[in-house]
Amino acid sequence: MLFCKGDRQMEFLLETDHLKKYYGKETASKGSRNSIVKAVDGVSLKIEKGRSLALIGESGSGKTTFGKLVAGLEKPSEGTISFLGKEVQNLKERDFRPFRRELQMIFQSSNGVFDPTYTIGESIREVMQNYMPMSPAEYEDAIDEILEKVGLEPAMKHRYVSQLSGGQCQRANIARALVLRPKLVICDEPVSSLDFSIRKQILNLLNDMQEEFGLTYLLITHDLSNVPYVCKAVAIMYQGKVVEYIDRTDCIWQLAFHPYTKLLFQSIPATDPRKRKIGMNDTELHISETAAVQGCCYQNRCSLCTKKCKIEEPELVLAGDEHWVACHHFENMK
Ligand SMILES: Nc1ncnc2c1ncn2[C@@H]1O[C@H](COP(=O)(O)OP(=O)(O)OP(=O)(O)O)[C@@H](O)[C@H]1O
Repeated sequence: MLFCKGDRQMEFLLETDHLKKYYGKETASKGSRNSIVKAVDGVSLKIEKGRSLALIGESGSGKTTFGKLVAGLEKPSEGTISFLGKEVQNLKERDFRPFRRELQMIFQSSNGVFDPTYTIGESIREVMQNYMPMSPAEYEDAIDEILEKVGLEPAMKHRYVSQLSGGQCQRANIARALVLRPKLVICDEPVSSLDFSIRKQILNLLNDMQEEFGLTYLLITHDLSNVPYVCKAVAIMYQGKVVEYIDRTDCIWQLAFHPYTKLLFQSIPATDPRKRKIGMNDTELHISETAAVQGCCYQNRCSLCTKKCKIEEPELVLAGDEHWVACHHFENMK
């Protein structure tokens, strides 16, 4: 079980326990390839109220699937998800509704979020109508207020999504997610589709909204430079598992022990750590083809791999102050 800072008497917003999501079926015929994809493979995480967590890892490591499980958009294969102290993974849609309001998701782009035939105002009102019965005038006031909060003119509510710039779209996206005043916001690559000049503005906006509304974020990103803006802790995923958890985000590239985390952070050298991005060359990106059947999930790429790594799966163990790592050789990486 993975514990994070404040585990003593803290109120946890979200807890997952051995959460798994497997796609596909086991092939019965001998010699055929196993068609199961272990997108999320036993993730136990806790997020304390107000202590936003970044989930990082390369493409295909399971970050989005984890976010979808938490948001109730996918059902887990195994494990539990507790939100505000209640297990929610088996709730029927009707019973999950109150949690859905508290648990919003911001996606990479507004594609699929805004109906192109609705104005921005109509889209935001539709979300409110599902949860907040009010008079028409009150809806209009609430729409104007949230648009202003995210830095958009209230008159923008009359526009369609096709009439907004990328940055304006993402602000409208954020307005739509925050109008219900959720407690946990899952941000899945919230700035990766934007120009560099706009990214910082949107990250600062997320940070401001966090303070103003007392939000907690689960930030899903492959871009390390986004992390310190909004998060206080970071979990690194590889092949559906959390391989390292560090309860700080200021100098994680120096603190990391896991060989995979080190590789991620070293892959693009930069003197300014905020410019460091996760990136691999093309050969390193093909991870699922080399998935290990037993032992450490990282064994096929690890220069420290020994016989033990091929047999025994490393548990997450406490390696430092609120720092957990799943590697038999982490002592050598200190
Ligand atoms: N609906 C699905 N059916 C089958 N496999 C899926 C499905 N959704 C995701 N996967 C697989 O699960 C694995 C994890 O995918 P996921 O999208 O969660 O990774 P990710 O870390 O978010 O990657 P990216 O940053 O590229 O979005 C991948 O191998 C992916 O192909």
